Amino acid sequence: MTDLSVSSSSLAKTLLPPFSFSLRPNVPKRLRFCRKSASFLRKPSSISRQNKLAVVTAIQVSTQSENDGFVLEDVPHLTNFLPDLPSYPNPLRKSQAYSIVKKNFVSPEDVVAQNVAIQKGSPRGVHFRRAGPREKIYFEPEEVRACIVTCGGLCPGINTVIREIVCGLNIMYGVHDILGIEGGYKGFYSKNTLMLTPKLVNDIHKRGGTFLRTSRGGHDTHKIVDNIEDRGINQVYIIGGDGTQKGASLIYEEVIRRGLQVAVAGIPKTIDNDIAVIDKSFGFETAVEEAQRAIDAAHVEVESVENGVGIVKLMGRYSGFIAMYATQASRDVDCCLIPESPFYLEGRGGLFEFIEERLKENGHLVIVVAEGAGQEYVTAEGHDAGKTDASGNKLLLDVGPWLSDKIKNHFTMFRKMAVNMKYIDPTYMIRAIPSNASDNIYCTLLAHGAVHGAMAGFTGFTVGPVNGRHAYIPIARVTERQKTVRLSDRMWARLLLSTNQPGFVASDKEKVDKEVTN
Ligand SMILES: Nc1ncnc2c1ncn2[C@@H]1O[C@H](COP(=O)(O)OP(=O)(O)OP(=O)(O)O)[C@@H](O)[C@H]1O
Ligand SMILES: O=P(O)(O)OC[C@H]1O[C@](O)(CO)[C@@H](O)[C@@H]1O
Ligand SMILES: [Mg+2]
Repeated sequence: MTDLSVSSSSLAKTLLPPFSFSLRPNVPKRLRFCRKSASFLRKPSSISRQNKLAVVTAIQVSTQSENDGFVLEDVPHLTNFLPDLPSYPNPLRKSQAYSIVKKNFVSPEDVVAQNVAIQKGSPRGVHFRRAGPREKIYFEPEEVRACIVTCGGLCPGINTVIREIVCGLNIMYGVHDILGIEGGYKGFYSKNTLMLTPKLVNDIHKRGGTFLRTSRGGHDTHKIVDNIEDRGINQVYIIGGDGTQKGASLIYEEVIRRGLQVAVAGIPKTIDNDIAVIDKSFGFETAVEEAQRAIDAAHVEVESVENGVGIVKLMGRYSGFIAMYATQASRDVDCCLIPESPFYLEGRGGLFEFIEERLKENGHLVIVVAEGAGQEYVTAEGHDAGKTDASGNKLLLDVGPWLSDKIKNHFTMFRKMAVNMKYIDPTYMIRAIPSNASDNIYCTLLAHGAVHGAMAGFTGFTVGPVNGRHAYIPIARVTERQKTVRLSDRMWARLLLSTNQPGFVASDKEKVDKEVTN
């Protein structure tokens, strides 16, 4: 399925899992209990050693780039590993809804550029396959047994994605067998599944949270893939953040290792908007909008009193996007503190000096602080650090109360000036709500993109918008690093212009210089 003639050299890394194709010698007993004829499984013995080598070679050959610098970072296709897989015409060609669309199907040549702003004469750069329905599909709809799982923290819109995967599979492709895995990755091996129908999920998008529930930790690749085999699942839709996508990648690799016809599709989810490559993650806009309510409340409170200092703590472990966008949208914020931009409290150009100036000028101020900001100070003061959650993520120390206390103490003790502190922590409120209209539409596109990709036989991919166009991105590309606010980007400059807060220059300059040279 390498229908584009050029490809990236980094593609080899993406397509070739770091293992040899050691397939299991026999179809395990438990597969006999699978609901259908197990056509989803090409018996391991049917892939000869020669074929395995052919697959490896074919993928390696496709990793050349051309003179114009065009690079395709492709996603794996089931036929890379199962060359004899039959294809079927896409049932959408008969759908009334689709037949009026001028160009029903995405052509194999359609790609999405990672960088749209390039210089004349410069290499064309990295591209990804465009998402959407293909003319041929590699699953017979009545043979599909799909499953959906949601992992990690909550985010507005998860239920819309679940709903639209179920409805997309059912209405567009006539798939009826869709299972919900409950409670995250561990639900694969510790819980019964839930049969999902369009009727059951019809109005779940109106609710926050995840209909399937979620968890952290509990990723056991072997147990999960055993379960996928046991249940005869052949399409796996995995909704989650960077940790979840790393887990999805391991599942994909294990599936290939076992020679199964199972498509693994990742749908990126994170309130922090920290997933690389994609434009933004779903639910982010809703969260920024909801954060406005907390900022407005803080502003109203501090405006009404003498020396009012409002602090609003927002989510953002390592990426300050929510804080940055919420600040920009509000215009009532005087200072925004994010993990990417270290700040300091005392001395010239420090936060205390700035607060004092603003209080003298306006009588009040509002600070937005991302949860990951200032961690080095809170830790340095001997607070309990180093704990992790069940997924291994570092548990952050609470910067909000720490900052409130610091400010209060400084002004009462050293400046003999009473400040009226109003601290608001809407952390969970901004992610537990249902998605807004625009996120709902975005979630629908993501879900449908994932469904089209899996039906078309792509696997080991994450779907998401790149410069406004939905694309299939190799999972490894979205997990190799976390997206963070670049202090050298104009968005941060706009924020500094609007708040007129200190740049905390000494500490920031080093970071910006590093970003620019990278
Ligand atoms: N490196 C990894 N390899 C395999 N599985 C992982 C890895 N990291 C995390 N996971 C699994 O993915 C699931 C979710 O991970 P995590 O709690 O880090 O949330 P996330 O997906 O990053 O979402 P968010 O950070 O937005 O809440 C957990 O079940 C965890 O066990
Ligand atoms: O308390 P929980 O559910 O583990 O989630 C908290 C974390 O989840 C996130 O929202 C990411 O999903 C982080 O911003 C936050 O630190
Ligand atoms: Mg994460």
